Formats: sequence, structure tokens, C-alpha cells
Amino acid sequence: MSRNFATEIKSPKFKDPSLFCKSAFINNEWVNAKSGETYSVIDPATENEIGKVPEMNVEDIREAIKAAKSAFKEWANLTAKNRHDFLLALHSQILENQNDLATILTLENGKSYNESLGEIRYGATFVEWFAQESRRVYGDVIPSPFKNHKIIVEKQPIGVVGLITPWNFPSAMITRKVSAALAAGCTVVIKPAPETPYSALALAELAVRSGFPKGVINVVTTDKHIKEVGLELCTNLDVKKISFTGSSAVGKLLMEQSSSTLKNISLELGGNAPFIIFDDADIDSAVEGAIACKFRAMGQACIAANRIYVQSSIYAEFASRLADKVSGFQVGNGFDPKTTHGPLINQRAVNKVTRHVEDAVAKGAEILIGGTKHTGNFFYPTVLTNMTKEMVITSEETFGPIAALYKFETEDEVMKLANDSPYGLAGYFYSRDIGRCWRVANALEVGMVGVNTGIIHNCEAPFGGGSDIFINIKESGLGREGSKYGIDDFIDLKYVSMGGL
Ligand SMILES: NC(=O)c1ccc[n+]([C@@H]2O[C@H](COP(=O)([O-])OP(=O)(O)OC[C@H]3O[C@@H](n4cnc5c(N)ncnc54)[C@H](O)[C@@H]3O)[C@@H](O)[C@H]2O)c1
Ligand SMILES: O=CCCC(=O)O
Repeated sequence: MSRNFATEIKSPKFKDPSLFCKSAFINNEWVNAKSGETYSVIDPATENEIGKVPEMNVEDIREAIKAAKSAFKEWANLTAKNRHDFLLALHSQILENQNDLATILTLENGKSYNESLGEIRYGATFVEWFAQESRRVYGDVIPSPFKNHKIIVEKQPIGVVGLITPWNFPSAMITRKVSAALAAGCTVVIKPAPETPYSALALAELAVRSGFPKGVINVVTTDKHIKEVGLELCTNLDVKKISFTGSSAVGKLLMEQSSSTLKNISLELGGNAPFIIFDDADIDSAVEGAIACKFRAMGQACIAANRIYVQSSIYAEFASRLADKVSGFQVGNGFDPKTTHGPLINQRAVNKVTRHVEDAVAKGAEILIGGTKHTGNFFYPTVLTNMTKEMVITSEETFGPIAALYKFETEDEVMKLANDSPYGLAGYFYSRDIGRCWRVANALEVGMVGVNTGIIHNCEAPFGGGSDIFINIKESGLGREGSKYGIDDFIDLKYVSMGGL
């Protein structure tokens, strides 16, 4: 594994420095916190300050909600084609400015510049997709049981939506929500993660350039006041929906807080994905899939493989081929063109990953490669063998670059292990037996299944957590994002009973 942790590597110069916005965005105006307070945003690679943004509180978020409420009627009453045009303009802006957006993303999140570019393009696909979907929000005419009577179902936007997003995909997790909400006719107040506000603010600047009316999109930045600001979003009567992506613990809290106003809520939460390789699999392809699935964003992805189950007859070979591939990674500053994998987001993440490795090793796991931290927020991508279910990684989402390999003997055994988790976001397996493919895809208790692939994310497919065999929702969330289903999360049905015809 090559390493280059040089902190002196400079970020590329912005083509358009005005995209690096350092104020919050309310009612199409760049604003400071009413208190005048700011907080520092840190580059995870160098641990230097990138800049400051407003430290907003409840008073500020109320302003943003007020602006979104004032804008709602006009935005909702536009034609679908109008909203489509605004979103397509934003899509073009994102693509035109993708290099600067990727620079901002690498600065605040640390991922390699190429990965950042990939995220910006991925995020843009949602804007284009939902621009098109906005024109397909069809109602229904239902055959009536009465004469001279019609049953009509109309689809209406829910209203002002509070969007709370994480730092691991600071751009795409916003576009996936915002574009669906705006397409449906909702207006939004975005609270990005405190670690990564600049990607959100750059998108707001591009929305201005795309001509979005004032109040339709608002971005409120905060670090110290997250809890109060979150509570306000959940309890303010003018907010009609919360759409959240983040940990299951915070998702549960937001749901509880939202109950007093009976808010509609969508939750994209944590995962603990099983990744199974059966002995009839194409091993090369399974290794490629595991690399993509496990080490994307340094493992800081909700759909990352957390438990890799390998059938015993191919275990040793798979482990050694995987470790060999990992040895080719170049870990370092995301702006170094040679870097394939950047730092973790912060020391909390480094500590969690360290704890997981130490726990596994203490209970008998073996480190094939990596296993230790370096300076700052850097951690060596790791392959662990001899994993057992008593180890913490089995039950906790690691959210880091640890490939944990478990050995299994039979399909029955591995299905029990794979489903033995409160999470149900994604699951993957490799097999060339068609019967097994149907059987296992059906039996995995998750919302998304990768069969002979480690990559499942795209704007066309429904993203979200699933249920167990008894159809109890597991703890990975509620609702779906992306796809033809994603817009439904922002729509309310109105039934009109039309008599006397
Ligand atoms: N299912 C998905 O689509 C998806 C996508 C990305 C990340 N995730 C999950 O997110 C988690 C990692 O992200 P994280 O560590 O930033 O999660 P987190 O839950 O700590 O934070 C997510 C967001 O919630 C905010 N937040 C935290 N406490 C809050 C509160 N009391 N009130 C209101 N907002 C609050 C944070 O500021 C951030 O904006 C992982 O569990 C990962 O699996 C899920
Ligand atoms: O963290 C979750 C990843 C989200 C995605 O793959 O779209």
C-alpha cells in the first residue's frame, strides 16, 4: 500500500471562486447568523481550517422556515413543466461547475478528487431524473360505484420540507432529496452536516444562477445548535415533512420529535450489509465487487459491505486476492492525483475503526493487511480474517475501511447469519447458480440486493431500507429515494368525489 499523507498538497485553484460560499442561504440572500457567531470547517486531510460558516440557531431556522412557507404556494402552483425547466437548468449548472464542486467536496470531506467528481456527477443524475419525473406526477380516475359520479385522485405537494443530511456524500444526499421535493412542488430548508456545509452552499449558489425563486431553497448551517435546530424542524407547524439521512439513532429521535405535529417522515438510516461469496462464484469478479462495495468513500457509506461471508473452500484464496488488491491502494491527500483513498472524516471515526479492529484482534481475528491508524485522520485500509459473530463488527456498522471476512459452510447457515441484524438496508452475494440467485435474493431481509455486483446505487433504482420475513420494517429507514417511487415521499393524495354529473 503506498502512502502519501503530505499535508502540503494544494487544492486546485477554483475556476469560479464565488462557488465557495461562506454564508448561509435564506430567501435567496446570503446571510450570517443573527447572533453573528460562526464555526470553523476543517479539512480532514490536513486538519487545517478551510473557512468559517454561520453558527445558526433556532431563531435563524425559523426565518428559513418562514421563507420556505411564503414561497410554497407560488412554487406549488407552477406548472410541472416550469419546475422541470428550473431543475434542468440546475442540472446543467452542476455539470458545468463539476470541477469546482469536486474541489469543495474533497476539501471538506477528504475523499479523493476522482471520487468527488464521481459523486458530483452521481448527484446531478438525481436532478435530471426528478426534473423529468416532475412531469409524470399523474393522478387517477377510479371507476365509481355510483351513477353520474366520478372519483378523482389528485397528487399534491406536501408543503415545506426539512432536509437533514450527512457528511459522507455531502452533495449527492442533498440532490437526491432536494430534486424530488422540488419536483413534487415542495419548498425546502436544508440542514447539512456541520462537517460539510460548503457543498450544500455551492448548490444553493447554482440554484440562484438557475433562476429559482426566493424561498424555494434555503440552507441553514449549524454545529453547536444541531439539537435545537433539529427539534425546531420537527415541531414547527409550518414544516410538513422531515426527510433525514444519517444514523439510526438520530433517525429514531427525529421520528419521536416529529410525532407531536404528526409530521410525515422519511428516513434513510444505517446499514450493516452482508456480502456473501458462494463457492460457485467468479472469484475475480467477487473481489472487484467487494473492493468497490467495501472501500468506496473509505467504507463510510451506508450500503458498504460490513460483514463479508466467504464459503470455506474458497476462503483462503478470496482473502489473499482481496488483500493483494488492497495493497495496491494509494492512501493520501485527496488532491494528490495518485491518491485512490483519502482520510476518514475525523478522529471520532478513526477511534471507532480502531476500536473495531482491536476488539476483533483481541477475540482472535488476524490482520492480513492494514489494521492501524497513521497520522491525523488517516487509517490504513484493512483486511481481517477469522472473524466470528462475537466480535463487535458483526453487530455494529463500522463505517470505515475494514473488510471483515467470516467463513461459512452452507447456504442455510449463511442466510441465518446474514439476516441476523436489526439493519436491513443492502445485501450482496456472488453465485453463478441461477436457482440460488433467486432464492438468496428473495431471502435477504434488506431493501436493496446486489447479485454478482457490489455497486447498486443509481438514480433509476429505489434506494432505501427493507423489512424482515414478518414484514416488520428493520432499522434502516422508511420510504424510498431516487427512482419513479422517490417523488411519492413528497406527495399527498387528495380524493375528489364528484357527484351530480
Ligand atoms: N440510508 C442512507 O441512504 C444513508 C446514506 C448516508 C449515510 N447514512 C447513515 O448515516 C450515518 C453516518 O452519518 P452521520 O454520522 O453524519 O450520522 P448522524 O445521524 O450523526 O448525522 C446525520 C445528520 O443528522 C444531523 N443530526 C445529528 N443529531 C441531530 C439531532 N439531534 N437533530 C437533528 N439533526 C441531527 C447531523 O448534523 C447530520 O446533518 C451512518 O449510520 C450511515 O449509514 C445512511
Ligand atoms: O451512505 C450511503 C451511500 C448513499 C448512496 O450510495 O447513494
